[in-house]
Amino acid sequence: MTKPDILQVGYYPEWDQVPLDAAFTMHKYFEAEDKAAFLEKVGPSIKGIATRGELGADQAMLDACPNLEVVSVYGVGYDSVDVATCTARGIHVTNTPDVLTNDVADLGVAMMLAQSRGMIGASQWVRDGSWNSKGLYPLQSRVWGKKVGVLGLGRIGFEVAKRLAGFDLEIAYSDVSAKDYAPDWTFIQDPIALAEHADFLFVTLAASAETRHIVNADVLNALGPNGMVINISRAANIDEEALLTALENKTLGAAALDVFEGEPALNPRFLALDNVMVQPHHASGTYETRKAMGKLVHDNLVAHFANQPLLTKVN
Ligand SMILES: O=CC(=O)O
Repeated sequence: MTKPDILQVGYYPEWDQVPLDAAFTMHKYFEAEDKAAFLEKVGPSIKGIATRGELGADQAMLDACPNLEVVSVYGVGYDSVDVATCTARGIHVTNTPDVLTNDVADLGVAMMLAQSRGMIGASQWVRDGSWNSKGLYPLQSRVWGKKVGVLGLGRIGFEVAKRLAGFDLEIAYSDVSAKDYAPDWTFIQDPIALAEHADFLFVTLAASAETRHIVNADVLNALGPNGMVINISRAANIDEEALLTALENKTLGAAALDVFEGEPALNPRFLALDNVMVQPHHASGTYETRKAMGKLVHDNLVAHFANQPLLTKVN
């Protein structure tokens, strides 16, 4: 039996690549020098796209694949896939939810703790001999007992809040409606009111046209000079220009960010700031989770071409 032709948009580790190569004919878009010519050549044969959350599948790619049946996304976020076009053309879209939830929550909480307690600077203080030459490391800000606002109490937001309840933080959240699975936490729907209430604002929303720049200058201003914003969702959920200005002017205390506009080429203004922690979009980046994500990408494609139900479908 001939193997279905799949357009592979980005790199996968060997443990994912081997089973994909065994089941499908993989066409490596990311290795092509002339991407438009490559798409023109292989596009008509393509039945599936295997992509990553941040790479997606743009309009030109979808247009170049007239026989496309399924897009399998390695990632929970599928905002870079044109789902409306896919749905209109009867193309299935799958993603990798659940398997990454706990790791993403872990990294968010770790970023918040590390930034609050100045741990990266403190490590440098030891390494560069400042401990010996200058003495005590500057005092930092307490975490426990403060207030956290979780913007988006979905799977990841819930796990963040659950973890922070263990640090004796007071939990409040915003979402489209109050959640019956969060009876002990305070519902504050308006993002500005939530930020005003909170010391730490976690951004854990799935990105969409509706959530674009939901964290704007007013929200950052409400969080204030002692507040911290932590983003483990998508850069587009925050107005990055307003964020940079607030951090530069110290009208916002600090930020801990795993995602950036135009990543991996982030705005160099971030690098000049000492009140921001920057991370390379790796909240799901553990061996265990990435293997589970790769397996879901593969298993969804296999299910589709075996006419079985998709495991984790988006549309
Ligand atoms: O950003 C990562 C993901 O969407 O899984």
